[in-house]
Amino acid sequence: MHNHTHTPHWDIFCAVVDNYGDIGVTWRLAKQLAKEYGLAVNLWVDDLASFGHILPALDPKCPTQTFEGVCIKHWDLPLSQDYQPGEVLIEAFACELPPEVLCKITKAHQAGDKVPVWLNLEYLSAEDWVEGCHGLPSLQRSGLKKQFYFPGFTDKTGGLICESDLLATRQRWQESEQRLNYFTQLGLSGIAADDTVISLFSYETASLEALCQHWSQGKQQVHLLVPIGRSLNSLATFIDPQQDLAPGQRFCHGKLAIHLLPMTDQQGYDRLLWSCDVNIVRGEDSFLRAQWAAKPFIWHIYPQEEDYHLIKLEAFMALYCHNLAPEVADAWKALNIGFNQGSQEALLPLWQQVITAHAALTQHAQKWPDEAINDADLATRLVQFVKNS
Ligand SMILES: Cc1cn([C@H]2C[C@H](O)[C@@H](COP(=O)(O)OP(=O)(O)O[C@H]3O[C@@H](C)[C@H](O)[C@@H](O)[C@H]3O)O2)c(=O)[nH]c1=O
Repeated sequence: MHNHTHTPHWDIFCAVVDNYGDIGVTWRLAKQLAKEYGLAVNLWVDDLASFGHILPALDPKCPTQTFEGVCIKHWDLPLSQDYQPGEVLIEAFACELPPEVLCKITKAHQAGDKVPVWLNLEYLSAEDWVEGCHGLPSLQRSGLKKQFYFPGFTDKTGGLICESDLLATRQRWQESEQRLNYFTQLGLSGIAADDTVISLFSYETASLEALCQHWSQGKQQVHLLVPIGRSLNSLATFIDPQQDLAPGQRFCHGKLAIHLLPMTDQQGYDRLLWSCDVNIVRGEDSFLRAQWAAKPFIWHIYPQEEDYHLIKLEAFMALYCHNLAPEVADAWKALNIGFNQGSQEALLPLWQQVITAHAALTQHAQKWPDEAINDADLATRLVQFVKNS
């Protein structure tokens, strides 16, 4: 068996469907594999402009560039950069690999050369069936084997992305009370230590309008920190959609101040989550980072056909709440369901209950990460999975 095309690097292919989740997840994973496992990782991305929103230092015109030890390559059509089969080949979220790549690994297979461990990294779900599907092979017509890698919350799944020093770093940050400094660094002003600060990174929902009305008429000063994006489409009553919006702008309505933020890199976004009293997050990656932030949160799940996302939401909430006091759990669950269904007035008493239970929810949120990670994080399990393949 000759092996000359085989170099021990990993390739991750990511097609940006919409939004930032696909690139967000693969970028986190690539960074961690490079940093903690010393792996040579190529991250192939078809849309560098979108990637630039969460990695502002990226040059969208540059075909190959390295950040945090990861070689980022533009995945164009036809593929203009050479692909050499490495140790592992990951197609993220069932993206279709470029024909040039399939051709190379098929030829290697036919020649009897070693081929990469080929994995389809799937979306995260807390549903029960995930355990049964994690690791299943999918035999290709070419005779090659591809395997499903399912992230998840139990020890029989592929785990959750969490860098080895993340929870300790987050804890130190929160203990040293850096949040007001951080808000200043982000260009925000007028936030006092006792004010309620909420971050908002969601899709469109009518619930936001009702919540903002409620906050504007309340007794407590509320600051809503909004990285510029889709949430603003649901805030038209509070922010005139016709005007030019820019980071740093502030819109005050009674007791509510809405602050516009720039999108930052992932580390900056993590810090934002660590610094707020409540985080409204969405999709897959910000949802997980809100859990690592150990603060109460609302999850705006990515909408799917026939409301399938509500089943995923229920599955996660059942897991998250299993040892939370029932009255707190019920209010928190109902708030999440209502927010995802676009409820308005019905949401307000639930918000009040959740805020009243803020201390209990925070205590729960602090314990949750260890429980969720179980025996090991995703990168650790993935490296082991590859060793066993
Ligand atoms: C607001 C903000 C986000 N981010 C990052 C955090 C995350 O990595 C990323 C956002 O990704 P998500 O939270 O997953 O939400 P999203 O809505 O952007 O992505 C979605 O894409 C769909 C195609 C998937 O099917 C969904 O499951 C979901 O992943 O953006 C920053 O780095 N800086 C910022 O300022």
